Order: sequence, then C-alpha cells, then structure tokens
Amino acid sequence: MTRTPVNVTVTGAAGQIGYALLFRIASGHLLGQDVPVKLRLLEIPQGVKAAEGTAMELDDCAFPLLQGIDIFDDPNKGFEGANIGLLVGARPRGPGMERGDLLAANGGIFKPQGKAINDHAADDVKVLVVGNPANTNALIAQAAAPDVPAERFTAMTRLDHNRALSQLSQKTGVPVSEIKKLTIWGNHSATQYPDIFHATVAGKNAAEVVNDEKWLAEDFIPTVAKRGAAIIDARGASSAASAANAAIDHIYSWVNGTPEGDWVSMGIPSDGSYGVPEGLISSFPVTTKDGKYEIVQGLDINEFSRARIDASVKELEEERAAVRELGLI
Ligand SMILES: NC(=O)C1=CN([C@@H]2O[C@H](COP(=O)(O)OP(=O)(O)OC[C@H]3O[C@@H](n4cnc5c(N)ncnc54)[C@H](O)[C@@H]3O)[C@@H](O)[C@H]2O)C=CC1
Ligand SMILES: O=C([O-])CC(=O)C(=O)O
Repeated sequence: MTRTPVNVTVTGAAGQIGYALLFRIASGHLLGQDVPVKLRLLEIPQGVKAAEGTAMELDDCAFPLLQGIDIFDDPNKGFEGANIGLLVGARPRGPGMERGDLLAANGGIFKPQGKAINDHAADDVKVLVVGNPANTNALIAQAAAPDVPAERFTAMTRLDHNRALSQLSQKTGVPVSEIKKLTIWGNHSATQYPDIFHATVAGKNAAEVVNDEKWLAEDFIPTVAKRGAAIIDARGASSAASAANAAIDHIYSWVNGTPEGDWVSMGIPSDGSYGVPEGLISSFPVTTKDGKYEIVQGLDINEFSRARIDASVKELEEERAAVRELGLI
C-alpha cells in the first residue's frame, strides 16, 4: 500500500454516533476501499477512557486500511494535520426539545474547534458538522476559521435526504436506487423542506407519480422533518447508526463525486442562490466532482416550495442572530 493515509479527526468519539461511525471509517466506507486512514479521536477529558476502549476494539478488528489511532482531549492536537473533520461531539436533545434549544449548550464547543481547525488542520481540510443544531454550529466553526475557505465547512442534512428517499420509496413502491434528484432545503430542523418536485421515480417526475398534495403536505414532509423526534420517542435516545451512515455518505459523496443524473443534499454556505442570504449554512441540492461541490442551478421553485424554503431560511437567520448575540460569531 503506497498511498499516504488520510487523517480523519472525529469529535465525540466516545458517543453513540462515534461508536457507529468509527468502525465504518476504519473499514474503508468513508473514503474508499483503497484509501488508508489514520484516526484522531477528540473527546472531553471524561470521555477519553471510553474512547480508549473503542480504540482497543478498533485494534481488535485488524482493519487493513487503519494505520493509526490517537486520542486527544485538546482540540489543537486533535485537529493537527486533519484532512477530514467530523464534528460530532455535542449534547443530543431529549424528548420535547427542538434542536435549536441546544444552541446555548453546544454553540460554545464549535468556536474553539473552528479556531483549532484554522490553526492546525491540513490545507485541504473538509469539515462536516453533525452536532446539533448542525447548520448554525457549522457557521460558528466557519466564522472562527478565517484562513480556511468557507466552503469547506458543511452541515449534515444527508440523514434527512436518506429519510426522504426511504419514505418516497415506500409510498411509490419503487426502490431507493431508482429515486433521483431529491432535495432537502434549509435547516436540519423541523422547518426543513424535503422537495420532490424535481425528483424522479423510475425516470418519471416524483410529484406527478405521487399526485397527492395532501400526502405531501400532511404526511411526507412532517414525517421526514420530525423523524429525529420520532426516533428519540421510540428509542429513548437520538438516531445514531443512521446518523453515522449519513455522515459516511456525505463525505463519500463530497470526496468521490455524485453519479451522473443525480444529486445529494448538503448544508453549505450560501452563495445567494435561490434567494438564500449569502453566508447562511443552508441545505441545497449539490453535485460533486474532484472533491468540490456545486449548487444545482436553474431549478424552478413553485409557490408551495418557495414558502417552505423561506420559512426554514428565516429560522436560520434567527439562529444566526442568536449566536451573534452570544458572541459566537
Ligand atoms: N445532523 C444530524 O443529522 C444529526 C445530529 N445529531 C447530533 O449529534 C450529536 C452527537 O450525538 P450522540 O453521539 O448521539 O451524542 P452522545 O451524547 O452519545 O455523544 C456525544 C459525545 O460528544 C462528547 N463531547 C461533548 N463535548 C465535546 C467536545 N467539546 N469535544 C469533543 N467531544 C465532546 C461527549 O463526551 C460524548 O462522548 C448531538 O448533538 C446530536 O443531536 C444526531 C443525529 C443526527
Ligand atoms: O433529532 C435529533 O435530535 C437527532 C437528529 O438530529 C436527527 O435524528 O435528525
């Protein structure tokens, strides 16, 4: 094996998502089956012992692609040389909470981590924020890293994208592999907008195949948007394996490209496209190639979609104002 290993920093390594994520990174699902990795696990001091236990288990898997594991409780060391940063470590919500309620508890984590990325990560670092509220936490980290191109900071809406694929597949009876061009717009919150107007189901327009606006408005959209809460209600803990899976999908797509004729959803700094104010980290339809993403342009946004995109963007603006107020950006 001659390739240089890719340094992957994972925060919250001892948490639920961390446990579901690390083994898949080490087995080659994050970057590809020919890419060796070195793991840098970042935890708070109380989490280090559990992270050491997970590292022992990773050793015991004897993964051929895993070329090292280091554990840190200092972000400056954890992000040293990081090519990929998966910012998972943060408090999850409990029953009855919205993700935005976590801003005060979690926002403070992302400013020092953004600064550590700015000062110590590799020049090509790509960052995915998973910890909630993911979009605004990504904004906080990005604002603290002025020397890193803003577009390298992204937030995870791929779980919402995958949830929408699955719901649409169940409604239409068509396998997810034959559903393309779904979009999640806006915030990873209950205001997010899963859009099927440009999606295709076995080559046909999804909205026309479904032909049921009531289902769309009263079933599909709320089911996808409130799925996180439904999981918390059922499991007594927030999504972990599906969140880890989505993080793997997000980075894999970003690094390895999207297939012709399809796109994915990523929370990214807006360039003003589709009326989303520049700089907000909002979910868009994107294609990726050679490690870079581009917003899909030229989509016709109908009134039904416009109102929902605007509502989610408004919430992002409010979150941005709140973190400004807290001095986090
Ligand atoms: N964007 C998305 O689609 C999703 C986001 N989430 C979010 O992901 C986050 C993590 O969830 P879980 O793993 O279930 O939580 P968890 O509570 O099981 O694990 C969180 C871990 O982060 C660690 N941690 C806390 N502060 C840290 C810091 N400053 N540096 C490094 N590590 C730190 C904790 O010690 C703990 O081990 C939560 O905020 C949750 O809401 C969860 C599911 C989906
Ligand atoms: O709902 C939560 O708090 C965890 C999460 O973000 C999700 O499952 O989408």
